[in-house]
This record gives sequence, structure tokens and C-alpha cells, in this order.
Amino acid sequence: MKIAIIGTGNLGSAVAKGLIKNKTFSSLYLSDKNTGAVQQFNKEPYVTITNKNTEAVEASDILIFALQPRHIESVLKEVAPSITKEHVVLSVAAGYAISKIEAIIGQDKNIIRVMPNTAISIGKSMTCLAANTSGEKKIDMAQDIFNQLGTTMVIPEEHIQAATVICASGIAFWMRLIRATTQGAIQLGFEAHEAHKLAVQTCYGSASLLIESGNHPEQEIDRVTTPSGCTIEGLNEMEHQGLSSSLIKGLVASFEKINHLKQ
Ligand SMILES: NC(=O)C1=CN([C@@H]2O[C@H](COP(=O)(O)OP(=O)(O)OC[C@H]3O[C@@H](n4cnc5c(N)ncnc54)[C@H](O)[C@@H]3O)[C@@H](O)[C@H]2O)C=CC1
Ligand SMILES: O=C(O)[C@@H]1CCC=N1
Repeated sequence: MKIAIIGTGNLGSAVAKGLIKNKTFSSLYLSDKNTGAVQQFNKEPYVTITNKNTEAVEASDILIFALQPRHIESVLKEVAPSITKEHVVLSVAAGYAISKIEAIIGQDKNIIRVMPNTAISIGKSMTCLAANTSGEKKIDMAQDIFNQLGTTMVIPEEHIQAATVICASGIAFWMRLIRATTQGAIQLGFEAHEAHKLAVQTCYGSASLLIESGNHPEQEIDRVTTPSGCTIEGLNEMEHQGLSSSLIKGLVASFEKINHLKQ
């Protein structure tokens, strides 16, 4: 597979890191007007770093556009003459609809919106994908790429914005919950580095329990909450203070924002 990543900032460089770790390409072009974030890969075999977007497109079959919504339009217009029906065009631009991409490069092109998160750099992304009609026949191939970089789910495009909030922004939300746990642990007497380790490993254990058992979170909560014990005391206080409610309100606020992002 000949892959190009156009835009190698936070997300594009994370995708590059994951692909290079798995070595799942015959060539990888990394194109950006500022290639600083990927210079670390300049000695990797079969990797070309360039600031010529068209050169990257013409040398590749699979094109991953990892640009901000305000930049993607001009870059798509720049490379559109070089995009053929054989290319698979993947876009991670949040809030940028397939119809907008089709309007620039043509409805007959294989277009897939992809919403990964930054855990893609360590092969642990939750990545959602949605294709246009032409792109549907390429969705398995796109899934194969992203399955090597985590877990995937094919969803209708109308759910991509919600998936962005839950999975892409979700990394930030979970980080803040972990950070809050460390602050609590420090207040209870642990050193900062100890608090961090306790919080991260407990978070990892919680997610792993659900992944490996397939259980509902409440089943696992029931195992921990001794009657009249300290866990239910803390959990109920968190709920009195609005834990679930504030999380849900935050997700909805994030969703409303993404639906009103200027594109
Ligand atoms: N950061 C995240 O966790 C996630 C981001 N996204 C989406 O991915 C996209 C990229 O986000 P980030 O990587 O955070 O942005 P970023 O700003 O870090 O990276 C964008 C890159 O595009 C480059 N660029 C701008 N104009 C260019 C041009 N004309 N030619 C070549 N390169 C150009 C910039 O130099 C920059 O390196 C956004 O649309 C965002 O909504 C999606 C999922 C998760
Ligand atoms: O915050 C944002 O707008 C982008 C989309 C998801 C992650 N970063």
C-alpha cells in the first residue's frame, strides 16, 4: 500500500507514528508545509518527507488528509487535478462533510471520513469510518489499515460528529478525569508521581475489565460497592455533585459546538 498523509500535525504525525510502528505500507509520504513534527521519521525506510502535496498524492494510492477544517478546502483544490478514481481519499477533518469533499474532487471518487483519536500513535485508537457511495467498496481496506492502529467501527456519516466528541475529544475528557483523580490522591497523601501511577493503572484496569469481560459498568461497580462501605459513599457524593450530569452536559456542549464549527 502506498500511503500519503497530507498534514502531519498532532493527528497526522500520530497516524504516521502508528503506521511506521506496524510497517504496513510499501511507501509513506508525509506532506506538510511545515514538516517539523515528522522530522524524527526522516531516516525510516520507504518514508518520504515533503512539502509538495501534489507529489505525495501522485506517488500514493491511499490519501489521508489530516488538515484543520479551515485548511482542507484549499489543499483539496490544490491536489484535485491529481486525484483519480483509483485513489482512496480519507479525511479526518472534524465537521467537514463528505458532500463538501465531493464538491471539490467529484462524487465519483472513493471518499471515506475517518475519525480516529490520538491513541492511534500507540495502536489503541477508537476509529469510526463513514464512506460515500463510491467509497463503500473501499471501506474494508480502510478498516484494515485502522484496525492495525486500534479498533474500528463503520457508522453512518450522520453519526460522525457524535463519534468525534465521544472518541476524539474523549481522549481529553478521560485525561481530565485521570488528572482529577491524581489531584484527589495527592490531597490524600500521595506524592504526585505515585498519584499519577495509581490513577492511570486504575483507569487502565477499569477499561480492561470491561473489554475482557464484556460486562456492563454497573456489574463491575456492584462488585466494588460494599454495603455501607466507602465506595458507595464516595460514588453517591460524586453523583450528588453532578458527576454523570456534568459529563453528559459536557458531551452535549461539545456536540453542539462541532455542529456549529465554521467550515
Ligand atoms: N487532534 C485530535 O485529537 C484530532 C483531530 N482531528 C482532526 O484532524 C485534523 C487535524 O488536526 P490536528 O492534527 O490537531 O491539527 P494540526 O494543526 O496539528 O495539523 C494540521 C497540519 O496541517 C498542516 N497544513 C496546513 N496547511 C497546509 C497546506 N496547505 N499544505 C500542507 N500542510 C498544511 C499544518 O502545518 C499542520 O501541521 C483537524 O481537522 C481535526 O479536526 C480528528 C480527530 C482527532
Ligand atoms: O477539538 C477539536 O475540534 C478537534 C476535533 C476532535 C479533536 N480535536
